[in-house]
Amino acid sequence: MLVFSSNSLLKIGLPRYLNTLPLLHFLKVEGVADLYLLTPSEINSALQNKELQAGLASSLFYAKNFKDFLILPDLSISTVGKVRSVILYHKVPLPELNQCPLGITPETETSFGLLRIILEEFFHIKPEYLILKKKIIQGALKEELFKLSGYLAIGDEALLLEREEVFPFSTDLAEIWLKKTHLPFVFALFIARKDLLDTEREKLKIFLSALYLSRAKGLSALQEIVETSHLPLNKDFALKYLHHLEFDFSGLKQRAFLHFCKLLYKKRIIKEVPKLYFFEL
Ligand SMILES: C=C(O[C@@H]1C=C(C(=O)O)C=C[C@H]1O)C(=O)O
Repeated sequence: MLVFSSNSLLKIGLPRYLNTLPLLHFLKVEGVADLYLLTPSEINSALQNKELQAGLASSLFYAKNFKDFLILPDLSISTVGKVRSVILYHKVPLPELNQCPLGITPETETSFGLLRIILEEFFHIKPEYLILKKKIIQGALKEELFKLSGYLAIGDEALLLEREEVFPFSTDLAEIWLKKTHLPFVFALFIARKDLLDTEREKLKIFLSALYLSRAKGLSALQEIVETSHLPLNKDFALKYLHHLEFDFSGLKQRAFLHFCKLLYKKRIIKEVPKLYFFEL
């Protein structure tokens, strides 16, 4: 069970992955916010349950719940092409995955939606999806691995699994998305609960200006950030990974996100195409 403090500071959730370090490394928010490093799924459900007031949540979570949230301007986790940390690992080539069992990491919402769009809409493949209780790297049962034809990993697990060679094939979902749509892909958006803004608006503004500053500093110090990371990854690989990630929500990314939403709506994964509601600073 997650435990959140009961003080009057803003409670903010961020994915506990290497990819948020450029935002976090220089972030100073003492006296304004408590930061909780969680999985994206935990952030989504804590935002839904009002245990968190804001967080870097799955973009698909915003699409499903856009009436209750505001987007904090110009923040995201996105890529144009290869992301390296949202990977379908598989045992047979992609076209042979029809009706095969695919394990899904319990930590994702957006990437599972993207996987469905890619397999079902772009490749006309309909596998059997199994949302696992634990990610593979935490030691999901060996038999479970044996039974699966593929596994969708995100975040640090996806980066680490590349070295394990459990599956002979790997497909980078953001790379396929770019090939098929010529668009970037937006995995996460920084959102805040609308109903808490009456009381927390000023604190959120202070938090945001600290976040914009720490993003600017972080993006100019990626080498330093990579050196402080404890992940057992080759440092050059980690640097290349962070170089390729983008943390803004430009006009093109807004259109790309809405295009993703239209495809999600077509498959009835969401009930309506969301509006982009922004927090006004
Ligand atoms: C690119 C990534 O984006 C993540 C993917 C998410 C999802 O699939 O719901 C949510 C937040 C992001 O941290 C990643 O973490 O690897």
